Amino acid sequence: MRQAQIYRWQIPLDAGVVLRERRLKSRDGLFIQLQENGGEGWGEITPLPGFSVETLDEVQPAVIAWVQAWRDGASPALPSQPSAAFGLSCALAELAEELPQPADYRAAMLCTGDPDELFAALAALPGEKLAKVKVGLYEAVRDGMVVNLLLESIPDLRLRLDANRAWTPLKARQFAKYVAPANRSRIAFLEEPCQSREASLAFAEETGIAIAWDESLREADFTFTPQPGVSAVVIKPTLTGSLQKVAQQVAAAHALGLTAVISSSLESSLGLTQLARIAAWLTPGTVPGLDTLQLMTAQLVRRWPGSELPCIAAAELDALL
Ligand SMILES: O=C(O)CCC(=O)C1=CC=C[C@@H](O)[C@@H]1C(=O)O
Ligand SMILES: [Mg+2]
Repeated sequence: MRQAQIYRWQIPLDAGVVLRERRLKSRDGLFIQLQENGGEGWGEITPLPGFSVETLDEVQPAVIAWVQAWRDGASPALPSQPSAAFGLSCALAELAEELPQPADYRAAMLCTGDPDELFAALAALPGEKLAKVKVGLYEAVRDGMVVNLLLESIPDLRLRLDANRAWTPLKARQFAKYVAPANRSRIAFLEEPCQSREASLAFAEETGIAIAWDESLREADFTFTPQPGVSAVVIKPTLTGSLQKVAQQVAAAHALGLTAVISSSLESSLGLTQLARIAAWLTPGTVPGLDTLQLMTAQLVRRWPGSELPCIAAAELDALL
């Protein structure tokens, strides 16, 4: 006998979360709970405004129809919307015990705040010092100076940077000018420096700073081919699609010798713990980019180890079936 439930939820976000120049006040999503023969599987469906092509209100009817068909004994095809395909495939994988339990709860520390706070937090990081810094929000010259100062003053620090395509080639050059050549190899990668892929590749060649693809991965004309200067791809499963598609992208990246980084799309603690398991399974040894729980005001259903945020149980969420 199959049983299923869908929960709809909303978590207020910390005041300062700005995505693609708009303030995001809450994270809104669905949880799917599938049960069969004493087993259980959960999945999260949380389209990210400004990044996902679909909205939550658009996916909800497709998810309800899928879950009802599954509950009635069918094996419906996954919906085409990436967030729905991802969440439903996770629930099925958990139910079938195909999503291994071990998780990589290390997270590249995400820094958006002011440099003074950053220094203290980074210097205190235990173990491998790896952080992700957003660039492109202020002047490129200032970004270059901050990055250089961080690398100068913390000699065992490695940085992932993310410009979200904010720079013209001139601005990208201005940034690089302030990062001493000797420090550039400790930039593990800079995600999407320029508005076009060609400009980003030219930047990597000119500066010796390795780049990574994030937004590009989701463009129709993207293919996995060897490209000098590219060291990594950042895979956001909620924006990618089913777990099978995520696994295919990781395999394609690894076949080219690229680092594949599993990264958050601001999922709840439930989705983040599943991403930590996906990272431990598909990208062992690579620290995932999952340091986004700090932007939330609560955890949902499953706890992220070490987080002191309150955790809301499933019974307190709105059940849709
Ligand atoms: O990749 C990480 O380390 C954390 C996730 C992260 O940086 C992002 C998640 C979602 C939207 C963006 O603002 C940002 C990114 O662009 O990669
Ligand atoms: Mg990015």
